[in-house]
Amino acid sequence: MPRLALRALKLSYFRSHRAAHLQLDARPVALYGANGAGKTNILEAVSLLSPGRGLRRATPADMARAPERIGWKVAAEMESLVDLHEVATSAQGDASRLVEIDGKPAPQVALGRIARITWLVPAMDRLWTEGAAERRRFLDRLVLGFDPSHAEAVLGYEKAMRERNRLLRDQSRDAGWYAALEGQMADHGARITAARLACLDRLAAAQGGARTAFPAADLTLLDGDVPATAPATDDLAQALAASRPADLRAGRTLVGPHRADLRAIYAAKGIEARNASTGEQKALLVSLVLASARALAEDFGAPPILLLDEVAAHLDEARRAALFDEICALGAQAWMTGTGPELFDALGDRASYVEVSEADGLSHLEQKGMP
Ligand SMILES: Nc1ncnc2c1ncn2[C@@H]1O[C@H](COP(=O)(O)OP(=O)(O)OP(=O)(O)O)[C@@H](O)[C@H]1O
Repeated sequence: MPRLALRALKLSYFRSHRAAHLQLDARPVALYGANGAGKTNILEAVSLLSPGRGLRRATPADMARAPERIGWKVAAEMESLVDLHEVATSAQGDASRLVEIDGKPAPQVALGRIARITWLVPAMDRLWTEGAAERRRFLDRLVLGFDPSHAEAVLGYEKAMRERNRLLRDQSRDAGWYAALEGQMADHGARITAARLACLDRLAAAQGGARTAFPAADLTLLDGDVPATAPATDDLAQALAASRPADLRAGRTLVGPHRADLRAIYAAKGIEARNASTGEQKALLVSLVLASARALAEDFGAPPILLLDEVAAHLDEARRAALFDEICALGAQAWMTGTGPELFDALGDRASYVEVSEADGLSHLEQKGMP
């Protein structure tokens, strides 16, 4: 069966890990150990094998191990469908992180073509009650699974918007310059909205039903207070041009997909996700991530690598067992963390296990029962 999985992972001077090495098969990986042992740091390292800032959205400098603070590196052997790739990412000081694929420098977005990586972290527990920016990021991460070029569209859009916002702050009246930037924003922006809407369609089709024990959410992409529709590039360019006077007063761009929001209704109860219980909200997120994994398995040929930080402990026993069963049925390499091995009892030998411990400021990994 074609699959996506890390077959080896090596960290040097990354966060609490001075030198860590894991040799893996394609099974899920259960990491357990005390608080602060360095489990999330490992998930963060894996998340950096996809485009973007990783699951903590930290700066490269923050990831450099203290006290040494020298350059860090994350290297992996990535099984990607029928190929095996050497991928690595590293950074020195404040410089942005570099990527190498099969020994050659590559742009970050190229990572998206080799590996699809999706995550759930405790910070997302407040996703439905926080600001729209978090929900957009969550959605864009799911979109990226279906469409790696989404990263380029988002970066391109943001770059043009930053330029346009600079003109607005400077109170520039250079109509030609505005029009050029608005043209770029409209090109990227129309693609961004279309990709987000397509992703929501795929998620709607892959949620709920007999395949899952997790609740379904009715999802809507919002543009302000109204459901977003896929805009024509010209319409978006015109809307941006029309917004110039108001944008000049505000000193920033007031229309466009950077203001989109994601609305979720907890379908079984017909309530807004933000009004569901903490456990229900968590289950909704798990449901969306599993739905995206199922849809992606059909589109791409393999489910994404899943990083599920402290998810197991927050689910009741029945849901936890259901999560493990669904991950295994999908064939996804899910990296899961928890404070003790008993959280993963229901997984049995369907996963590989790593005990993470910390002593004298050094994290230590011990693989259990590996091939
Ligand atoms: N740049 C760094 N250099 C050295 N140590 C770091 C750095 N950044 C974070 N740490 C340390 O890493 C540890 C946190 O690791 P991590 O978040 O992976 O823990 P965890 O095992 O997931 O714990 P928990 O169960 O509490 O979530 C902390 O002890 C923190 O001090």
